[in-house]
Amino acid sequence: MAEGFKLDQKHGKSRVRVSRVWRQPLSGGDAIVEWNVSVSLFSDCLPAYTSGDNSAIVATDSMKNTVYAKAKECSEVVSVEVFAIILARHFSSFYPQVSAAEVKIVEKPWERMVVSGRPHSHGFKLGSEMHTTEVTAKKCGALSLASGIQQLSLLKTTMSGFEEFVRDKYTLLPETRERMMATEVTTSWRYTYDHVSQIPPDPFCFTERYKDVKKVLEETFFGPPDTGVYSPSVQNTLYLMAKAVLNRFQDIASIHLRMPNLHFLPVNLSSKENPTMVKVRS
Ligand SMILES: O=c1[nH]c(=O)c2[nH]c(=O)[nH]c2[nH]1
Repeated sequence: MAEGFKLDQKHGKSRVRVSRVWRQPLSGGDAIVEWNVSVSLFSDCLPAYTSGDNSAIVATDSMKNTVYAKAKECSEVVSVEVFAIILARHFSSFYPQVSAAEVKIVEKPWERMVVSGRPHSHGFKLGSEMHTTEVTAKKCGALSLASGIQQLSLLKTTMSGFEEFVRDKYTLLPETRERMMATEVTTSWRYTYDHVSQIPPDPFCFTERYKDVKKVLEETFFGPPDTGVYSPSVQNTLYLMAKAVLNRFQDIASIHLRMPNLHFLPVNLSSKENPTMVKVRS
């Protein structure tokens, strides 16, 4: 409480771009990551707001420099989740007045190039969907850890329909059992670990889990390669995708999916003035 107001605050730095290269001549290739990092600190610094006293404020410029310094300190390749945990633990333990730190990272999808059928030792190209993570660490070691995918564009040319929805005076959409279905999936899943001591020692378990989850989501969206699977709505497909992930992975406590319907509406080109188009359609 301050001056009769109940105040709540956090402050931080977003969009810190950092890249790290690991030289790996022995294992046959350099590794590179490019991360866009956002940090928020929950700290005891209300006097900065109420009376201009900045003595407890961690400057956002220091947060940015810490991101660079911690990336440099990672002498071995780390996953985006492990780097977020390193940062969140650092900020919540290093400063006495910081009770919790929230770190969000979006990884740019640099993929190793294949040239003349062989993986290139130091060449990369940009892929499509992005790997994300969100970590909150409290001073006591309590943790919340989530991973996700952004901009995963999926499309199928058939095995989709939409019928028996609400029809009223505003409804123009015809019912159909034959349409294209396309969406851009944004998803985030929260792991069951709720203390830093529970994090598995395998440094690449989150990278593996990310690939596994993406595979389950895609397989559920498309169905088997030859036959596919019929979707009666985006809503039903979304639910089945979420259910498949939760049933498959015991270390995932919850999942959130956003799947806007990217419409491919057929155009009716037939008209009295253009009878040939009627023929074309038939
Ligand atoms: O699968 C769909 N769900 C909807 O809610 C909807 N609304 C719409 O116009 N087309 C579709 N398709």
